[in-house]
Amino acid sequence: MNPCFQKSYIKGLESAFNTEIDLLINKLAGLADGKTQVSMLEEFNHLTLDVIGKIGFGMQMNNVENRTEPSEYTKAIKLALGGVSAFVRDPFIKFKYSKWKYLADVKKAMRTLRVLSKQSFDERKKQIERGDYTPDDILNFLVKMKLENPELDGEVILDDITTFFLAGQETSANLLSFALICLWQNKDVLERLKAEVSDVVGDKHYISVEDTNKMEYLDMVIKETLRLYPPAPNTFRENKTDIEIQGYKIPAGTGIMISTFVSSRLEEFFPEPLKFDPERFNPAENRIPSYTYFPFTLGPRTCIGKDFGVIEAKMILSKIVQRFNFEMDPNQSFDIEESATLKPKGGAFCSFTLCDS
Ligand code: HEM
Repeated sequence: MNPCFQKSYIKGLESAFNTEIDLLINKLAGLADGKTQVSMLEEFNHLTLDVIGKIGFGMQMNNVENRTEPSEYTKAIKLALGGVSAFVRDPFIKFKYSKWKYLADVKKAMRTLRVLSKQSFDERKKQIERGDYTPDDILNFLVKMKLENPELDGEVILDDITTFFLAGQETSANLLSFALICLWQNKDVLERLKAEVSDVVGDKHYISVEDTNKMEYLDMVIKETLRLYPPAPNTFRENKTDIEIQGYKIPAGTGIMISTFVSSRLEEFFPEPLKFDPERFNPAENRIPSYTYFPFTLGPRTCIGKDFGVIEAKMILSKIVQRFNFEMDPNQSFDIEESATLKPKGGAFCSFTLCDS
């Protein structure tokens, strides 16, 4: 799948990114009366689902524009992600009678995701076989792979499609919500970011991948947000051979949880670890010790959508600070909620005004 996720390929998608993101920007402009409280966690969830649906799979989901109620797909993704978390936390869950109804709902959600994924897959297959024009997206790649290798297991491919939705939507929405909170709590950082965005793009509404590459401070802000609030805080590995770490013997075949959340808050590597300080990631200083910070993990199973997610977040955040001033609802909780991913507990409620009003 790597070709679909290379920066050069993502660059070709920048116009589609702009179109989808502008739907949210226009919606916020309509609500920018300085009073209306908007749950940005919810809005970012809608947007990132629309983006991965449209850009990855050619599905027009219209969550940002039309929904008062979450779509069937959105609800199913939420339940499925909750199910992942429930299974990880409680290995005995399936033996608990009180959880059976919930587990049945999670299974139903997984079936819904697979049915919808299969519909998209079959539709695209027909289009390719007829020789119709089809976008060069993730779905095209998967369908062509199956057509060229009929022996591949179609069920696994459906799992892959579902994985992309689960892995690529909420993580990005949570990152963006935490970033807004951090910016609001650190007005000096926000001002510096606004100045950078203004220098690079001025009033231009179309933001290119190249523009985001020029925004060095934005990159530092995103990295620092991911340090304090990694949406995917833990990952698991199994060691193939016996190992010993600082006197602890870990036999082969042990399930090991590795946490970027813990590691990135250790004082020995990150002085004043709870301080939001994008300067830590100033490329001129190179202050981050290797293997202490890994919000996308490291190695061959690192997040395949890392560039996709970061470019998406940069475009969305730069468009928001370019167009709006915002205030967060100070009465909401700024705690972290952990349910498979880390997200802001209070939903990141904000009110907006237009910058030029
Ligand atoms: C801020 C956004 C994101 C964060 C923080 C994030 C983080 C992660 C992490 C920590 C993993 C686990 C890797 C491991 O187990 O070592 C992962 C895996 C994965 N991510 Fe992301 N991700 C993000 C966005 C995305 C996006 C936008 C996509 C797709 C468009 C995506 C697709 C995937 C897939 C398919 C995997 C599984 C890779 C594998 O098992 O080989 N992610 N992600």
